[in-house]
Amino acid sequence: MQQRRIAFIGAGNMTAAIISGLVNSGYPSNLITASNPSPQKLDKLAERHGINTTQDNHHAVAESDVIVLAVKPQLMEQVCQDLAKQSLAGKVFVSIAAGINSERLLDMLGGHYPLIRTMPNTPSLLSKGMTGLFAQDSVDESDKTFVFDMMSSVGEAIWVKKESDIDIVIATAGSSPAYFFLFLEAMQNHAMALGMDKNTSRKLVQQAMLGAAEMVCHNEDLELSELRAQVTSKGGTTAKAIESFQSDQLTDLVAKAMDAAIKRAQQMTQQF
Ligand SMILES: NC(=O)C1=CN([C@@H]2O[C@H](COP(=O)(O)OP(=O)(O)OC[C@H]3O[C@@H](n4cnc5c(N)ncnc54)[C@H](OP(=O)(O)O)[C@@H]3O)[C@@H](O)[C@H]2O)C=CC1
Ligand SMILES: O=C(O)[C@@H]1CCC=N1
Repeated sequence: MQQRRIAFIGAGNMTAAIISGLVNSGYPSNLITASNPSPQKLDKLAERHGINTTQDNHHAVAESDVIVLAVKPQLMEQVCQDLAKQSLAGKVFVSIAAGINSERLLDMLGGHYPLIRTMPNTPSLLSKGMTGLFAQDSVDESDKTFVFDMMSSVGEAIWVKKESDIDIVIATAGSSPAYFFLFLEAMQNHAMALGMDKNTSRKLVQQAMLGAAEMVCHNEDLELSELRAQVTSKGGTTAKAIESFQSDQLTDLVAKAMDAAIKRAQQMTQQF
């Protein structure tokens, strides 16, 4: 991986995940700076990874080549407009924020800088992340390669062809860990309602999920419907459960929820 000086503006969960992935994969910690208003998260990152920290975004940017915008979407405008008070010439920007498109981000930054949008997810914390990336045609291949490699340090990464596809990445991978957690919560709660204790029901759902996820990843040549069919014995218990999901339109429910996430991402570009 190329070695460039990276500044993270905002030292929250996603920044911690990416820094951890970078350092664990051998990236020099002295090339990484994190900036955050409160010191606690910075102290933890400095202690754990030996990176540089500051509470001054301008300082972080001045010292770096690649600037990762990692604040919440509602703070992005304020943070970028403040950064725009200093010279940003020659910097490459990376956004991990949901729902703010490139045009809007460049408008906030007040110039046409190389910008790559990325959409990671929280499993990045365990180096099991999934990141979608989009760059406009004007972005250099070497900048794209650098950012792709950075996000690959916390899991899998994939380019999407058009910017609107980032919203599909949000609905499919960025937000989806929460859908799976909700599904597991519902299963755990029902197992408990049926009389199972909390720890046993948690163990059952988490290990079943892990095993199912591993089966999906180890059988990429098999359709998901085939994996499902392998569990579903004719006239058996699974068939009854699946029939119940289907008669309650699970597929439509999932599509509706993903559409709601996409719609919110589209609104956020207008709102923030
Ligand atoms: N969480 C997720 O699953 C995913 C999140 N994202 C995106 O990642 C971005 C960050 O999310 P996440 O890491 O979860 O959020 P966090 O709230 O964990 O992190 C945001 C950080 O920004 C800091 N911050 C606030 N104001 C400023 C400022 N003026 N300058 C610099 N830093 C500031 C906050 O500091 P303090 O707490 O001290 O106020 C906080 O540490 C968001 O835009 C989100 O859309 C993308 C994919 C997945
Ligand atoms: O909920 C959100 O807006 C962010 C983006 C994807 C996951 N969390």
